[in-house]
Amino acid sequence: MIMPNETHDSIRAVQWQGDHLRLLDQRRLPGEECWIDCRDAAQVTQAIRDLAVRGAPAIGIAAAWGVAMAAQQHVPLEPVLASLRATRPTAVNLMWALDRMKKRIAAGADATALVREAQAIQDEDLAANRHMGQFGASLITPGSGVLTHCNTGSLATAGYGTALGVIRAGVAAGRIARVYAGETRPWQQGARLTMWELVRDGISAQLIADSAAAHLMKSGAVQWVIVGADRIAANGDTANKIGTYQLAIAAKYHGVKFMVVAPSSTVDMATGTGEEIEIELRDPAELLCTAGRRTVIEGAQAWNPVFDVAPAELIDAIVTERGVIERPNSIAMQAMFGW
Ligand SMILES: CSC[C@@H](O)[C@H](O)C(=O)COP(=O)(O)O
Repeated sequence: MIMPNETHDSIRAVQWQGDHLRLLDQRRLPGEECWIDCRDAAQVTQAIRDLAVRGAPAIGIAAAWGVAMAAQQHVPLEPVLASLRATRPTAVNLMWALDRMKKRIAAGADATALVREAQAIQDEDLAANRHMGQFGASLITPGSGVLTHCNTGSLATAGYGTALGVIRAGVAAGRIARVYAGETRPWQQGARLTMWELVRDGISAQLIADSAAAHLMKSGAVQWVIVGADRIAANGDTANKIGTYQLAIAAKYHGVKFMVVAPSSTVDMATGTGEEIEIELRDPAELLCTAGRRTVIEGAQAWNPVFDVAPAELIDAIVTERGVIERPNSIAMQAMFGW
């Protein structure tokens, strides 16, 4: 049985400093722990676009702080909202947080009130993660092995994490006996960030190449695949980091259960199905280069979609802070998230 040490969840990658935003630069991990001080909304916008801060809830929180900072600096807010919104298209937490700030602005909120709103968005995310940890862990039979994908921990959220929060809670409760993390090509959030968080927590885990996942499932070592989400459509279809779809297919084939863990800010009831979710395409250089060095022959091209959609029929459970939806579909989603 793996035993965690006492240092769970000590990372806070998005930190408001009263007049500016401090971000742990995730591009430099695990080699270096560097902090970026964003002193205006344009710097926050750039940090989101360039993946210095990443993960669906974390980018929503950072964007909210960008708006609050602009208000403190008496900057016109409409262009700030628009440029933050245009940074990344798939994770709906970004639009959700900006819409929440916009509503407060429309209601006449001043800079102090907008700072309070951004703080509330951050605090609520942390609280949601702790609830999801308990809900998700309760689904796991003691002695199970789990496989996760991408990074969904403290770095990607206000703290504790979504899928990684369930793993933290499941390990602490003695339910999880084995943890595996896929490396998550091309950016390697699993290898560089998830393993960093797990090692810091003293949770023993094994990294696998993304291409080893089906073989791992066949071995019987994992009973659950546990992932986060960037957008959950009204029928339960879930957009998440590229590679999630093939994990869901392989899990179904091998009788391994598939859990999606995300706060309700990731649920987009205005988007009917996964077909309507815009998938972010990023620079082919992320595939053609490794650590800034070209590793593929000059002249070669690449296609680099960074999210995909796992259809609801391949998902056994969607866990949010409101509770668990087993075998998600439109009716169950409407009952929990309809308005
Ligand atoms: C906790 S956010 C959901 C994650 O699984 C996820 O896909 C993610 O970290 C987002 O990817 P990224 O492109 O690094 O911002």
